[in-house]
Amino acid sequence: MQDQRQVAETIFKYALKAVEPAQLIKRAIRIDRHRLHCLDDIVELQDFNNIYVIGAGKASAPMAAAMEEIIAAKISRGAITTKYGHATPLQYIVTTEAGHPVPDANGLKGTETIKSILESATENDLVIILLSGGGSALLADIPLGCTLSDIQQCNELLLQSGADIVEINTVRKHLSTVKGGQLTRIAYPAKMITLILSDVLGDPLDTIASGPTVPDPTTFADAWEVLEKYKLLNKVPDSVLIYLTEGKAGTYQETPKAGDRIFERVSNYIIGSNHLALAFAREKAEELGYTVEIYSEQLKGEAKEVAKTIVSYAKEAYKDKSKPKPYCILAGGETTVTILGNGLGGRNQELALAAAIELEHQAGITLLSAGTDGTDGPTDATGAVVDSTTLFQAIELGIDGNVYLKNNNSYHFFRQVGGHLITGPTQTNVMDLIIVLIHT
Ligand SMILES: O=C(O)[C@H](O)CO
Repeated sequence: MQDQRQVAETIFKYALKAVEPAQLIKRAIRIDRHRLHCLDDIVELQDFNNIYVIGAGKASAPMAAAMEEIIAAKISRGAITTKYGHATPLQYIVTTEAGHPVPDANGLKGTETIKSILESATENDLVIILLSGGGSALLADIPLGCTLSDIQQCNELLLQSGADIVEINTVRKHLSTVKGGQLTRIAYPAKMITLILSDVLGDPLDTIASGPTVPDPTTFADAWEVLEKYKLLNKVPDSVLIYLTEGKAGTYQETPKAGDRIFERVSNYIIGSNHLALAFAREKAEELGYTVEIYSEQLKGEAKEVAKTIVSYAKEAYKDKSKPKPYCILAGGETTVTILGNGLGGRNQELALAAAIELEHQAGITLLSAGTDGTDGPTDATGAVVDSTTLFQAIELGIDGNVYLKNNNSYHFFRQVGGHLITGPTQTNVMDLIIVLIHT
């Protein structure tokens, strides 16, 4: 019988390949003679004077590279902003590398370049926008009366506050003139096609990268409420409070809402998501002879608690004769870790370590938990694979898994015991995958 850890890794890597940004772009867009086909949009290229390509996000460079392969010299101008270390050589599209998750001066410069392109767009131009996770920090601007350091401080406070991404981006959208549908305001009446790689549970268009080409359902008052809810009103800089107060009073234009005519010529498409990665994981597992069950596409919550729930479910499935073996349970989403110790790790390694503890006396179950971006927490691993032998090996080495878990030190646990999954940065991010293989 093949090593189940290797099988789990094969399934994971297959799913990862399917959500490579360049593959996704090539699947979504093609040119046939003078026509550009993009999902529900078919446009005649000769109807446009210019084609502009802009983008922001951690995956925007490989997305842009694929666009260059497809439409090459037809691109009149282009600009993307990506995270430091995430650029790829491009010929027609200018790349800016900038700060993430907290915006920096380079992010501002990159956004100015993007804005200048959009300001020149007319109704006879086509703008293609490439968005992925990280876009909110990378598409950076400063509201009136604030400084970059005010906005950086506000972002840091929000990121540490426990607010979820919908809440964080509600504030970000209202401290910006480009997020929350506002790029569309600048480019209107150009034809806009936005291609999006989702890193948010449920793929909410208005939240991913702060939805710069999507109607925004949130308001200045909502942004204020988020700061209030997380007790940040007396922590964020005064300039931020003044801006939001004036925004609530109507001094600044609200973000554009559904029904606004500026969205008439805009198409937003999710081209890659956790759902898609799970579909490919299922395909591979079935090809390898597994009966597959998708346990959840919305996995969230404390990593070690999620581990307990999934392992207990897997133990039931192991005993359940109505579930044909070999059996595969798949889950997708993004868990969180409340850091109480001072160790090194990430949510996937923590989940895998907690699962290893639960699997101590349970043969026949292998669990892989890994992030699709190639980095789990501040480590070079993207996750780990465990089974009933993991804790046994740890005990042999005199390592107490519970101590490592308590200290949020999953990285050093797997470093010594083995089980790390290391892919290197993948340039994609559609959250995490959990693959559980059951054999009797
Ligand atoms: O950039 C962002 O807002 C997050 O990555 C969610 O898309």
